[in-house]
Amino acid sequence: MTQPALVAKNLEKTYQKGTEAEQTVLKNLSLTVDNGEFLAIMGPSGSGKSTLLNILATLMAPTIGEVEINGKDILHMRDNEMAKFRGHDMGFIFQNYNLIESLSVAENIGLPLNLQKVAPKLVKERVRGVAELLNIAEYLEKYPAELSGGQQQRVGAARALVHEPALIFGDEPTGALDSENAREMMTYLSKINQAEAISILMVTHDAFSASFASRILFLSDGQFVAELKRGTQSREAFYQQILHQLGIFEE
Ligand SMILES: Nc1ncnc2c1ncn2[C@@H]1O[C@H](COP(=O)(O)OP(=O)(O)OP(=O)(O)O)[C@@H](O)[C@H]1O
Repeated sequence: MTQPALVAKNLEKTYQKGTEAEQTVLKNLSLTVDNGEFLAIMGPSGSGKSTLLNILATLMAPTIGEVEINGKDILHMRDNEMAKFRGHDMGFIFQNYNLIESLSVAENIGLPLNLQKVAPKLVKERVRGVAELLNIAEYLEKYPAELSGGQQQRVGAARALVHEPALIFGDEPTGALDSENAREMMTYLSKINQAEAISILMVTHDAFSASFASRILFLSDGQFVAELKRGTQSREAFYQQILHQLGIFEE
């Protein structure tokens, strides 16, 4: 059996510990992302989604708990080892895609490879390949300010994919997109998940985006309260199942 892409055990996160404002946001939370899996975490505003994602994506430490990515204990890695691991093995797609305005689209996408000192010819090839996959090859010489929001988000996604990470983290990856661009972005994510067996972990409050995943965990008040698996059903049927589940929470 291949090892899981990510294993988190007994996570707890308390903000402002020891003060009057102390708040425990994640409570004894465990999860596994299987290799090649597309997992979505859904939950209402304030349920702890971003906190969980930031911990799993190594951007924040939990108060208690363990996180392993590709079998490596990420909470006890040295900073330089961590930076290298992040640069090689992980990709990040966030709602604000943080493109660098003074760099062209091609330079923005190639950034992770240039930081790894990959040969320029190879950078060019990889940038073109991923830009074609995301339908943005015609904008490679343009600058971020010249693109629409949806195009910019695809550039952000291309940058997250260009170094062929084993695991991609998404925080509301369709948050800034209209429904047509959201559909395209999710279609691309499922494509790379299936074609390149890249594992994806995404948090979202959007049922449509979540319906592209193979499994959904529902977070409420810092704990998982339900799980849905897509199985062999169509995406449309899965979408209806998710809406039904969200309706149950509201009753
Ligand atoms: N840095 C912080 N310091 C203190 N409290 C925080 C901090 N970040 C988040 N919180 C609190 O933790 C709780 C969970 O926040 P979090 O952003 O993880 O939820 P979320 O489910 O991602 O919400 P949303 O969908 O609105 O982004 C909220 O009550 C929030 O106010």
